[in-house]
Amino acid sequence: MKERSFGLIIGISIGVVIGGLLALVGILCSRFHRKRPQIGNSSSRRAATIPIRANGVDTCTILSDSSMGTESSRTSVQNGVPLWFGGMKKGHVVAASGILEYSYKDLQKATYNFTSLIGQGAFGPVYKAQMTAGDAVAVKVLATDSKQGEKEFHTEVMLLGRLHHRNLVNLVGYCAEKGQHMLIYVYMSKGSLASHLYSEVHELLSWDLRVQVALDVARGLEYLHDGAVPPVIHRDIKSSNILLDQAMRARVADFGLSREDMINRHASNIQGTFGYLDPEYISTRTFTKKSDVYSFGVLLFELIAGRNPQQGLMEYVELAAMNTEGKVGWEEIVDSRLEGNFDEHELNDVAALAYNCINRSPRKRPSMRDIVQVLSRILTARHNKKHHRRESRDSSVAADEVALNIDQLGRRSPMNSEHRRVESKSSTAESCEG
Ligand SMILES: Nc1ncnc2c1ncn2[C@@H]1O[C@H](COP(=O)(O)OP(=O)(O)OP(=O)(O)O)[C@@H](O)[C@H]1O
Repeated sequence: MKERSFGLIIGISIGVVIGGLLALVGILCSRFHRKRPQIGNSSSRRAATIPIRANGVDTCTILSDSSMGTESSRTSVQNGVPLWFGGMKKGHVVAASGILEYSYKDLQKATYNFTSLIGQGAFGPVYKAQMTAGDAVAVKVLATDSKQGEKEFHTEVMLLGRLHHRNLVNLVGYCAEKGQHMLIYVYMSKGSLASHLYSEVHELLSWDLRVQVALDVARGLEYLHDGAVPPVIHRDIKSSNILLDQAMRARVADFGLSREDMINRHASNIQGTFGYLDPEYISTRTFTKKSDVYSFGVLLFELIAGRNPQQGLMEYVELAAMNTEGKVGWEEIVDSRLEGNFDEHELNDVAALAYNCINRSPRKRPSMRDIVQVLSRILTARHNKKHHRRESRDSSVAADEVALNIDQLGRRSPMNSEHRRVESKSSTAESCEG
């Protein structure tokens, strides 16, 4: 009897301990879940639910977010483009990619009630927003009446949510409230390349910087073509879609016309910007990576000549190519505002590359990977040359300094002056002897 009651007490004690432990685990779990949505130091910013296309097929892979649960019934896929605010397919939940959902109220406050306009694109105005957390962001408000903008919105959120590269203007968030769709990007404080090339407000872009910009853009595009899975074709490479950060490093912006290349390969209407469009695309209506390469070639000529492609740049290039045979002698098209401040070899190499990019036959155009290699080599050669020049300058300065020191030593040292006196005496003697 005594043994039985002892066993009972042990059993009850073990039960109480296990129960207590389970309760503790339960409390910890619920706390952890409550904390997770507070990403970004703002009560109104929530971890986003971004659907992404998996492997280019028409299945949606939706990112999970507890805050989106009520909208899960609005699942929708249109033309292979999943609507992010559409549903969540249970069992296809992927971790959030760091894209945040911003509240309309916060953005309204951060843009001074949408008065801090920095630009106007085809799909709506762009505002600068100073977030309380510290960073400035650019808020692109899609025009509500724009059907294309709507599609653009879903495509951009879907694509940019998983595309991250230091030479891309990365999407950091979105807002979908009050019938408005907004895309939130990192803020590029130095504005667009177009503004630097054509506006009087900015200082002239030096040749060195132009080549660096070309390499930055090439790297961004190389990532889209060869790094992203599935590959992404930009479709609208132009100087107003290249933005510069505080350190004047360039990033590719505006994936408005980007499509995963499996979607919509044969669009019925022409998309892109006049002056940059691949003639092959215009005739076949098929956009390929090589169409981006063509537009990039135009952009390179734009950097060289400081001329707008919509104002006869390519006619100018073709005329010059008659004399240069596409290889050397491109000096005549260089931006005259550079006043000869460029390296001729670099210029001819960049222009020859640009000329290859705009070859009528897409097959003969280089890939973005080839382009990155050529531009990297140009910049490495420049760097080596500068380094070499600095070294030889330093060694000649050092030689001068040694000579000066010897000279000064000579003047100051009493031994030496004695020696000189002796020398001069002997030379006098010599001369007397003579
Ligand atoms: N992330 C950003 N940081 C700073 N400024 C930006 C940013 N995004 C856009 N802008 C500015 O807003 C302007 C409009 O940009 P947007 O991408 O909407 O249109 P666009 O590229 O000029 O024209 P389109 O819509 O025809 O391609 C740009 O010229 C640029 O100066």
